[in-house]
Amino acid sequence: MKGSGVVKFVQALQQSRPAIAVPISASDGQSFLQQVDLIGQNSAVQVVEWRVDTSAALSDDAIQQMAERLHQAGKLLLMTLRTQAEGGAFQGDAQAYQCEYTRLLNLIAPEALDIEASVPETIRESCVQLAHDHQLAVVASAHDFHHTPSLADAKSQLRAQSTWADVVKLACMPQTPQDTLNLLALSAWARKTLKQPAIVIGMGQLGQLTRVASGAFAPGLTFATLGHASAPGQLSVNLIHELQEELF
Ligand SMILES: O=C1C[C@@](O)(C(=O)O)C[C@@H](O)[C@@H]1O
Repeated sequence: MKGSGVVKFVQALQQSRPAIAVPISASDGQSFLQQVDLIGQNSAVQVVEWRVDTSAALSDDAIQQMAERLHQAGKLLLMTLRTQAEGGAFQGDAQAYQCEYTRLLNLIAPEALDIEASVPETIRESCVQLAHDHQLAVVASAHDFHHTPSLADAKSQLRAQSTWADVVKLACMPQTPQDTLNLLALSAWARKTLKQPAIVIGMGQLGQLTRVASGAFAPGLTFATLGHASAPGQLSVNLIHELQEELF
């Protein structure tokens, strides 16, 4: 049974414009609070990706209070524990990955949970069950900071993710203009073919077109910055919002 978090999150990613998401990370409590306030005041931001792999310095009370502020500001929360293998700071094993999500879920009460496709299948299934028990949307994610797969391989990857997730995501690094065109084609294919929203991202400068793509090529969501970037090539919220206002 799909609950309210799933429906709200999936619907936000099924609009004609990509939803704008800002990733937040915390080196210390004060800078985190500043980011939370900045995001709360920005009406262009619909989704906050809370990178919990960076939240170790925050107390449970601080986490709960800041999550409450973001909920009150009407933002949808995507909770992401990014592992080192996929460009994040989390160093624990698969068991610890599941435990950390179980612990933080009650503090943050997000609408969606990012689950890496590379997590071992039994742990992945438990995390999906955990998310759905709490009525959260599952975002299947995969990253490659060095390459972009062929279009055929990328389609297979998203199709495989679509068997267990509510939203599918692939972020990779284009090495040639053709790689970027393949990612745009992948977004267009996913829009037509998959029942779930797809987030397709080209990182680095060469991939920036995928972050501002619209119409038939639009991803369900685009990650943008309010200050600190969490991945190469991210553009500012203001720039993306202005382009959306002008073009779409
Ligand atoms: O998966 C992604 C996409 C991303 O890597 C990007 O390139 O914008 C940023 C990450 O924070 C997020 O988890």
